Amino acid sequence: MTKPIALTIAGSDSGGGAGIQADLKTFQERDVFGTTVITALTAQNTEGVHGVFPESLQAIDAQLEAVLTDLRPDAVKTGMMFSAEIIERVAFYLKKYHVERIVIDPVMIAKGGAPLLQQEAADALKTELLPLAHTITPNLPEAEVISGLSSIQSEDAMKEAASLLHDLGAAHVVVKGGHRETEDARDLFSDGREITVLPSPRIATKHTHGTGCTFAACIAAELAKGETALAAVQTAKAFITSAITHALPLGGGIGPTDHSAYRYNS
Ligand SMILES: Nc1ncnc2c1ncn2[C@@H]1O[C@H](COP(=O)(O)OP(=O)(O)O)[C@@H](O)[C@H]1O
Ligand SMILES: Cc1ncc(COP(=O)(O)OP(=O)(O)O)c(N)n1
Repeated sequence: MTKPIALTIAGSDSGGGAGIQADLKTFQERDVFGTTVITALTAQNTEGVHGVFPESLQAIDAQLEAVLTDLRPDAVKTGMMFSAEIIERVAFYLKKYHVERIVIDPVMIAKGGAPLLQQEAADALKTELLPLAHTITPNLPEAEVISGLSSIQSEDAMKEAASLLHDLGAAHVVVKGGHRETEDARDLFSDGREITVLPSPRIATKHTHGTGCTFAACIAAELAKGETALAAVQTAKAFITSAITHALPLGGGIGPTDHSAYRYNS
């Protein structure tokens, strides 16, 4: 017996709801073998980010070289990158080892407002990482920064953002609608030719810590198994909707979603 391998290149969330921890839980649930490259440690809980400690470039190089030369990933997910230097190292290794099926969650700011990407690194994300993307999954504020559109609120603006991100080099784009104030929480998927709506009801809960990480990790897991881009994002949408529906009111702030909910409820 063997298993597809999915690699996450992201930050560690000591609170367990986002980052590397959310990604590994998602990989396990989706039955792929997870490997990791940790870009930064965060001291974080449901109430917020208490500290950010980026890894040295030496440690990041060593982790990338170790996993990419032995446990070749069938898909990769990137999350918190923190700095332009880290983005450049990650892009260098992904190209050096001709890695395919890269899902980029362009993490910029945690829900509580803490920056997880230095402001000056947004350009590197756009020029170095985005062109490698099989799929990029920005939320609305991230889509605004990357596309240069000043305000993305309507579905038409989401479509325009998807088209601009596609022009910048991402093969597939999911513009997530989680941050809208609409009755539903639909996302838009674009393959550069067609737009597909990923529908879901908007669940009335404050416990949405790590939703973006979990969604992108699930896309990577499905791509690792050989699913098409559309099938992967549709499964990820069902997975995250179930995880939010059964979100866990743990801690005193924004609690995590339940990664095992999809298994028990579908
Ligand atoms: N309250 C909610 N109800 C249903 N789906 C949601 C809700 N909040 C976010 N989502 C979904 O969770 C996924 C992650 O989106 P989002 O929370 O916007 O990402 P991020 O964590 O990057 O800000 C998307 O599919 C989005 O539509
Ligand atoms: C270490 C780490 N990485 C990413 C995030 C952001 O995760 P996200 O899924 O966007 O969830 P919120 O922070 O917005 O709830 C994070 N917090 N920590």
